Amino acid sequence: MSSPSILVNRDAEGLAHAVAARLITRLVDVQSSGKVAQVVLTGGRVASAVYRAVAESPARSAIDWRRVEFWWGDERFLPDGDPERNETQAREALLDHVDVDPGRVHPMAADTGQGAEAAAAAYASELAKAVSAGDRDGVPTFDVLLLGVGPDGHVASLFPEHPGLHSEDVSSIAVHGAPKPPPTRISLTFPALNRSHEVWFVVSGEDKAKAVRLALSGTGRLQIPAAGVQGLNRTLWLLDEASAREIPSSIRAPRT
Ligand SMILES: O=C(O)[C@H](O)[C@@H](O)[C@H](O)[C@H](O)COP(=O)(O)O
Repeated sequence: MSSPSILVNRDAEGLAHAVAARLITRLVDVQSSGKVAQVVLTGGRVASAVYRAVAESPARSAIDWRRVEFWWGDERFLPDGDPERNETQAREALLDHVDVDPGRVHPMAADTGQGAEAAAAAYASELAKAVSAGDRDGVPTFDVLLLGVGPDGHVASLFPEHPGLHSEDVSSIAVHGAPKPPPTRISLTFPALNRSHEVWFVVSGEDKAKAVRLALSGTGRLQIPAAGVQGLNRTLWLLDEASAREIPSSIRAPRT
């Protein structure tokens, strides 16, 4: 397992455009081998800025969007179409603006009264159906998995000291009592999050600086869930100056 690479951009806008350019290039590279690209989206303000930057980029036309499989790392368990759902935000920022194959877009279920546990189980089944030879932990091997990081070090909807951190035998769980609203969510588990060739933490803002430092300095994953996820081949911390401010200069690459 390689050590993480840390790349620092001047500010939030520069970070969003740099990650968008990197994502476009990554998808083109994966597709150039004839593969359908497997991408795991995340929610939050920084991720949405990246999706918007992808949608605005002229280079987006280099991607065959019908050969990209979209998954989510977590979802806010709200009614379909709720503006706070990660799916809603990703569609508004990107998916509604490119020619995706609807059959390859896999949102986590909305709250239709079935309960979060049933929704989580349904997602685990959908992931399992997409598994092929060589895949593990009930999920396809992803090509890039995006993660925002909370000020408390949460990723997806895995929050510090929460029971879901111990789920090892399922790919997707219901989360209750999340400290970040809404309280009920669906999330991939650590085993599932750790099944991507590349994991990209995309983090902006001074309020994340402590979590970034702790995640990169050996803190345990129960206290800082971001410390519990890494790529099979590559782990990137894509930061801005504000979120990188507490990282020792000895481990920072020069600003991109
Ligand atoms: O449902 C969510 O909110 C996200 O999946 C969550 O994990 C998010 O990525 C982080 O909280 C960072 O969010 P910001 O980028 O908005 O700070």
